[in-house]
Amino acid sequence: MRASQKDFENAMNQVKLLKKDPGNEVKLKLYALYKQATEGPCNMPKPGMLDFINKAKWDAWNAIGSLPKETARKNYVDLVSSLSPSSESSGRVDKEPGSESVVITSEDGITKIMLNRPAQKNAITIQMYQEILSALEATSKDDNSVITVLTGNGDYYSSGNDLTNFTNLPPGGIEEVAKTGSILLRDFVDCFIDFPKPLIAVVNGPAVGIAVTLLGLFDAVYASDRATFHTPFTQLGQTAEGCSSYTFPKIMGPAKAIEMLIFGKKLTAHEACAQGLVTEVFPDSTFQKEVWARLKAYAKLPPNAMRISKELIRHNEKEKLHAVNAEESTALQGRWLSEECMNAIINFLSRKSKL
Ligand SMILES: CCCCCCCCCCC/C=C/C(=O)SCCNC(=O)CCNC(=O)[C@H](O)C(C)(C)COP(=O)(O)OP(=O)(O)OC[C@H]1O[C@@H](n2cnc3c(N)ncnc32)[C@H](O)[C@@H]1OP(=O)(O)O
Repeated sequence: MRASQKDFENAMNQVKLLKKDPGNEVKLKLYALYKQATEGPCNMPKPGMLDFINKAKWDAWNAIGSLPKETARKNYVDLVSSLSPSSESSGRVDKEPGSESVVITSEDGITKIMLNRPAQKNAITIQMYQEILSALEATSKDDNSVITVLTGNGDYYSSGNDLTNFTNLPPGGIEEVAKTGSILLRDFVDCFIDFPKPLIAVVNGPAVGIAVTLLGLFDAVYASDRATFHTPFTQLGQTAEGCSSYTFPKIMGPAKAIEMLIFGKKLTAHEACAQGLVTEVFPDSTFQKEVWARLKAYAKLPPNAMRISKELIRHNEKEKLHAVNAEESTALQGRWLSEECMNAIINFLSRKSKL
């Protein structure tokens, strides 16, 4: 059956009312069918390879080839109707509890900052960096908060920087993204350097990239024996951050730090513990129970004594750490503009059909 112009217009309106984000793949399909239905076969010049979003749109439209306008219109209407509110789960609220990407809770003197994108292995988006930073600033001033914990929901601790952070290009292009990314990175890591109270990582599963490097700035790192520690910076055309170019050689010696930070060697939890990056490893089956029992006991210790001891242990290093952070952030700004880095990100995103 044909779809009328009216059906097509209704479908366009329905798209705006969808409660649930249908995901990039469907959005690209909708875009392509809309363009084909209204303009016919793709008639735009191919965008440059760094213009990720427009290139993805162009690819989707171009892939439809010479599909007749009428068929594209019908396919668009059918696709929208398969996504329409009646086929969305009924009674769904706009924002389900616990649907935030970073969940912050406070109990028994413990502030828990939990990365909550389990389906994306807790990859960290730009918004998440900002939320974690704000949470750390708030909890540092909260007298009821004695210790602060960073952990992940699901099978991963975190797969590090969300590689799609590089794809939403503003008008200033990749140069602007690299500049703002470098400032964000510097502010984010500065906040860990300056955090005044005990900061604990509860590493519930594999950790990648910045999720690993930051561990050098934590006061204790408890890991499940399922956790692994991987910093594939060179493979991504990138360089070390999170002050790891300074903390890792200090913690584990230059030889082992180089294996991780330059050659991308992945460590098991027990290896990371032997190198001094992890404080203690627990069997996964008892990990949560044992670690949280211990943290509850620690949170009952006198907070001021803990804070002053931390200051005594850390203050001599702070200036150096800030300088290292500034250097690493500047180096990465340059790296993000390099062909090595672009190619690596394109490879990952095209493997996942996100381009
Ligand atoms: C210029 C912009 C600046 C922005 C802001 C800057 C702020 C500071 C930046 C600091 C620099 C940080 C550097 C790093 O952290 S480098 C490390 C980056 N991470 C990675 O390279 C890991 C990439 N992911 C993987 O290799 C695999 O996904 C992984 C081994 C983690 C898991 O593999 P598995 O096969 O088990 O699972 P999937 O690959 O199918 O993953 C499931 C879904 O999750 C998505 N995913 C996973 N990790 C990421 C990620 N890091 N970024 C984006 N998306 C990720 C994956 O695509 C799957 O999604 P779909 O189900 O939709 O396909």
